Amino acid sequence: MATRIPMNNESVSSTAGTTRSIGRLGPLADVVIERIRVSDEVAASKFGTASPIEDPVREEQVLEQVKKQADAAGVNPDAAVAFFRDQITASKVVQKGLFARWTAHPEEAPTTRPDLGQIRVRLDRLTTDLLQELKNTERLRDKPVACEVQLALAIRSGAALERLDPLHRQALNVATRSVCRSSGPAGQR
Ligand SMILES: C=C(O[C@@H]1C=C(C(=O)O)C=C[C@H]1O)C(=O)O
Repeated sequence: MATRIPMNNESVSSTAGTTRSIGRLGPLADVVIERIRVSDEVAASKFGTASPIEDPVREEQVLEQVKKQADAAGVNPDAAVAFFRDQITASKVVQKGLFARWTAHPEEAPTTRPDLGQIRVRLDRLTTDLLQELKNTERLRDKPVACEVQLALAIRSGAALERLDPLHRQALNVATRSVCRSSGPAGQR
């Protein structure tokens, strides 16, 4: 049976930016990139304050929310948690990189400090969007070869469209490393 391939402009994510990464994992890559972009604002909210980059209590809250929502949405909760651990690691990669950059080049440091509470509300919305994309791509992500091909297409096009620098590309690689092994039964790869 022919599978209908959704057009990229059918992305369910209403909060995703204007990036249109190519292929069947394009909409997922778009939201991943948006979350990585938000990490810049997280870094700006913390730089020069007592707030550390790493906040284990908040991380647990994020992962608890993921478990609950994944269950409710019929997404494998373990796979969803593994994917979100990578999102969190990716965010810290960006934050650490920007802290280092801004410390070495204070003239590049942000001059305004966004509110972390408001940013976290946006991150919570992106959690919902990302879980929806995990759900939408479940069958593809069970097919290792097709998934890897689509993932390479999506992240390369997304990184190019967004003109991501090496730091943000590194974060994108981290954030997508479990995409193609997250939903299949053990031993499928
Ligand atoms: C994004 C933040 O920074 C870190 C990354 C987190 C995330 O990606 O969700 C959560 C907590 C922090 O360890 C934050 O503090 O909200």
